[in-house]
Amino acid sequence: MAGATGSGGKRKFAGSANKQAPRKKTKQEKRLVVADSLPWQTVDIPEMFDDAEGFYGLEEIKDVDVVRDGNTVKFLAAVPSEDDGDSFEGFEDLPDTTQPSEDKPKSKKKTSSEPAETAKADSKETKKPKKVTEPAAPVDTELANGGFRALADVEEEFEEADVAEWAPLDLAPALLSSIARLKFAKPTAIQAQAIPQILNGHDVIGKASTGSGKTLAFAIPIVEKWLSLRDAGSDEHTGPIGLVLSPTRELAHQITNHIKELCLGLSTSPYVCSVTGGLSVHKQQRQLEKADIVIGTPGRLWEVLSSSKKLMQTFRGIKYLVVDEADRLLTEGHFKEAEEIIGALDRTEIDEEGQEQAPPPRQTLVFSATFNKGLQQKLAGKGKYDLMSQAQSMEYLLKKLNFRDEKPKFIDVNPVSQMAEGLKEGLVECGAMEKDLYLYSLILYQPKQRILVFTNSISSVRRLTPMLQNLNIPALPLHSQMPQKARLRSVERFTSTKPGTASILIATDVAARGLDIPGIDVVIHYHVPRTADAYVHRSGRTARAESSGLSVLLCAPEEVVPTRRLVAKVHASSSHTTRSGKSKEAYFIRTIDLDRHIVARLKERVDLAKKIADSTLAKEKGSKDDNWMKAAAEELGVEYDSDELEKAGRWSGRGSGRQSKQKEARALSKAEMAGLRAQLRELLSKRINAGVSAKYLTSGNVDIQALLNGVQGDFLGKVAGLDAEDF
Ligand SMILES: Nc1ncnc2c1ncn2[C@@H]1O[C@H](COP(=O)(O)OP(=O)(O)OP(=O)(O)O)[C@@H](O)[C@H]1O
Repeated sequence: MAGATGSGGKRKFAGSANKQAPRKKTKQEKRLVVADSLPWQTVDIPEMFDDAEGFYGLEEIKDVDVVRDGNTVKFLAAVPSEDDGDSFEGFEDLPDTTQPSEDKPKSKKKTSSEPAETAKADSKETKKPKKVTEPAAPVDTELANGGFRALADVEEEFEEADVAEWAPLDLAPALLSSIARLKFAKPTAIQAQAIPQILNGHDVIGKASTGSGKTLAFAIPIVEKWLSLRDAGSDEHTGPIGLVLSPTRELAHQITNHIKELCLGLSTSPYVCSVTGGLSVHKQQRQLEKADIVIGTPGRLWEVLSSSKKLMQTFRGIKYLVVDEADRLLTEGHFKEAEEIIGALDRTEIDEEGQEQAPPPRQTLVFSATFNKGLQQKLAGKGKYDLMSQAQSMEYLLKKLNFRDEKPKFIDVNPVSQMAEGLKEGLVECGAMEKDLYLYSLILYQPKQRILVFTNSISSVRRLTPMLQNLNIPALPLHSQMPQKARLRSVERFTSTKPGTASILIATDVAARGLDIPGIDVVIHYHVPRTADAYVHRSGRTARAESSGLSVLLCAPEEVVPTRRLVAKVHASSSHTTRSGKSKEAYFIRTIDLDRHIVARLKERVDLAKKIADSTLAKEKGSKDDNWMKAAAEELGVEYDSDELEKAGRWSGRGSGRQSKQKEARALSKAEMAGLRAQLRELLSKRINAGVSAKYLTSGNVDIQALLNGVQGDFLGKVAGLDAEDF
């Protein structure tokens, strides 16, 4: 078999097996292996082929069968079978396979950083979409060590992205190569519909369900534009071409990374930078001076832009203004700053000759998974709208956005449902005071999953995180009052666990919008979301990009009816009127019945964990209060801890009940705490038999099997991989 190394560096299959390689062992079987681990040997080719585009060398491999399975290419290599007693130590007849990659036979490979090749690759001459392969994978260390990768890994590695389905969008070949590297075989619905409109110069309002690829729907045309400007020879940097407004810092960073990933395969990339709180204004101003695409939260962006006239001036020349998660960005908190930014971008300036200079025209792109009904009707030209009575509303701001088109293109790719297709929804009913217990139980029922828990308050995040940690659950916090670094660290740690490992993030709605954390299996709403839109966005953190996921609401009995109503509202547009005029049945979210006997057996440990967490929190709070008390004592000239101070201070009146409770919790001595911890440890070391026959769940929209995975007939409690040392 022979392979040619392409521009990406990875060998592309080009033939079938040929000469037999000598074998060390006699008893052999063919197994799936990774192509880069095979003992490839350079084939001498005539010099005339040196300049052939995309053909940088030829290598051959012996005694390997290539099996095609649909689009997947698999390699079957002859290796000794396991039952011959010896472990396989690589292809000893060709010793270089066990060497580090530098020692492998060198092909006439050229890297993508070589200007001659990349310039060709970027050229517009070859407009045809190409099949692009992945860059060379590192040497398979597992194989070098005598092992084999799992079939799934092998398959994934050899999957090639055929980008033919992107052809109608007529993108630059360099951009297509980058898309192929991301392994995105075809555009998603919103991308297929929005990209041509944006490339044709229209303003676009795009609505598509969560996780459906809205980021690239606006990023691809912006990068395409940047490439065409570069190709047109405008080397001089006159300012950014695109500005993206994002409601949260995390989302801004994520969009930045997503666009950077898209640009990774380009020979020269646009300078993409984010502007969010947490970095010095000066540093960000310096970055902005050279930026091509800027992603920022309105507050910080306004702070940075308004302090530099020169910078503001360059931003007036942007060609694209993107408002991501528009409904949230424009209605919650950020409204004022977003308005200031847009106002400043649109301001008519007087130039040196005293002439009025309006900013050059720009396109406005607005995206979200949720837009209110009124807006949709307005865009469809129906209904009457009194803009001034809704001054703070989306409609008002859309007016402010100053669309270039009289009527921006409204693209709604899934008017029927806002929820991702692969999403299953369920509801767990429990006592209002039992939510902690049920949260813990739900987590135990899904021991190896990536779970995102939403609460409605920062204080709940502060309380639940240590409580779960006390129970050996690797919980991480995320809320807006955490320092920026800690926020990013939490997301990073939550994301970086291997698939099949427990990872739990306890967050406020700061994580509800746009965050694209791969592989979130379950979303738990510890508190019922306040609005239907919040439910859509929270639940949309799972079941992204065609994967599946589960969303579970924890409801106190009195919350069940309003929650059902809220969920039904989200699904309302999917219920339709039948021919006979009758409305189809409204959506009814199913109840998940956890086995209450099992849950009851977990109560003691949850109570203990809670007590320990409360005591620790109260101590932390106490030490802050103590500092305040000491300062107050000094000011009043009385003894710290005296009754006078108690009377003068915050310790009386409103809130004193809670404070005395905190004091009581604080009063737990070190010995008492140690005792509680020992007790909890003891309980955690015991497993609770979940039984095989017990019926935990009702059927319905919930993927029962997924919930029961790894639990049926198993034990709850001490969950492997959840021990404190693993965290
Ligand atoms: N054409 C494509 N094919 C496959 N996956 C894609 C494609 N485009 C984007 N993705 C992936 O889909 C995931 C979701 O994309 P993205 O974050 O843009 O969704 P979104 O629609 O903005 O979601 P939300 O409404 O929650 O913000 C990302 O991991 C992205 O890499």
